[in-house]
Amino acid sequence: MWFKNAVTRFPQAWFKVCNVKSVCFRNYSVISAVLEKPNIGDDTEVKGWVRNLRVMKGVVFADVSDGSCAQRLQVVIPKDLKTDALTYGSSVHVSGKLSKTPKGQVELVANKVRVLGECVVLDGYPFNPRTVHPPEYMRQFLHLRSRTNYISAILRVRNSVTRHIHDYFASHNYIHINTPILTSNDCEGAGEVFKVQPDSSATVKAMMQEGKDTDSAYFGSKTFLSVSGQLHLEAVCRGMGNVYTLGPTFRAENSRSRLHLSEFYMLEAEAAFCDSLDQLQDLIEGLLKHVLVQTRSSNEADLFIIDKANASPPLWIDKKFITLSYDEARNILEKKQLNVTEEGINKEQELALVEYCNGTPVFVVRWPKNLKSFYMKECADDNSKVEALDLLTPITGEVVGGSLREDDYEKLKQKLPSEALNWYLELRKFGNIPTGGFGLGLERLLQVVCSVNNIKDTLPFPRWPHNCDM
Ligand SMILES: NC(=O)C[C@H](N)C(=O)O
Repeated sequence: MWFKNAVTRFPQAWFKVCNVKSVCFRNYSVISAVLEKPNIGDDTEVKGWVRNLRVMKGVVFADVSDGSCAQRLQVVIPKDLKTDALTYGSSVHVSGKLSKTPKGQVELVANKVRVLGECVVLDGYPFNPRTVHPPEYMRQFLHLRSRTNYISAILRVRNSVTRHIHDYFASHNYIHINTPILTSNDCEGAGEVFKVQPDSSATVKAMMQEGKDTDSAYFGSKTFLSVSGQLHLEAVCRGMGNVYTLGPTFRAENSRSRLHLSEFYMLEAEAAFCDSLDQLQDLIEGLLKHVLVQTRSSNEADLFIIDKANASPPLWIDKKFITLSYDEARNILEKKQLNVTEEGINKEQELALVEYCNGTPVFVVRWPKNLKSFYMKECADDNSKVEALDLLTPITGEVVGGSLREDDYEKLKQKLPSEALNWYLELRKFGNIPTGGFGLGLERLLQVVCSVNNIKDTLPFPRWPHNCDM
């Protein structure tokens, strides 16, 4: 009773009663914390995996990693504590005293070592500390590859990039929402969707026996895995202002390229009261620079493990991104004998444009209407063009696509691809506002931030055609 009253009458009392810091869940220390603030001389316990083992005369040095940071903790193990089970790859619980080497390196001098899980290397463990394993090799062992330096470093950067994205949008007054994964619209209308239907419900079975179309059996309409949350974002944007989402999206593209995934995470933002591409461009440029700068300070050692060239930031970090109209871009490419077809600018041409801009990211704006989606706003001075943008960067080419949205009810009605989207049209009827937004592929952003050539290495379990076995 006292507790309830105190909490309602004096909300601050809540913090006293529930002092989170005083709750200890662990009986061991995380290596990142040990190395960040080493209390030399303290009794310390760590748990992790042996990533390297050097057997000397009277002593064994084990480099132990627990995944919390790029650095490993050197553990000094007196020979009499070394057992046969203590090998490369085994998991261990070490107790000892924190100390410093003559060169100032923090190390743990063990007085107790317990092997938690053996690792019989000869039994088919695919990694060893003396070989630099190429990413293609590691990709054959998706279930084990987070034990490698390369992949674990990328996954830590991914974790930080996600955090920096959320910080950026919070500081720009955007509200994070979740858009549905199951949806009856295919947003881009490109037809590259995964259809969803129940596997074995009695209704479906009965329908199949009767030879009926089962696509709509569960929801009553055809249902897909989302290719974009944009249309839903637009709906909420017209009730709550600036919104964004960061979630999984799915495209059934038949591509195994180094830039495509069947399932990827897309950051999508919708800016309220936005009536010029400049506003969107500023938001996007600010986001990329924020993520890059913050990640370089939060994950310097990880970035270096991924690629030594990451030791210095890309030159574009201090430059204003370049803007070219689609027509200007096409002329530049044609002068380089790279003729643009009716299909638009291809990957080779995207990368050629970035090269033309000396590696500075480049916005290509004002696209031909026929190359872009129905929801994009026509340019006021040229109705063959739409207010759309693509941002091209080194390594990936296109990393962001966005546009101002058609806000004219009649024009949108004419372009609406299906009656099922009448709800989307109706957004323009009640208290409509101009909005614009963009979608950024998280994995492509990671390729740019980390200098990773193949997108399949930027997430733990990539999906691509014929590769969804686990
Ligand atoms: N939200 C966006 O503007 C992203 C766009 N619909 C796309 O899928 O590329």
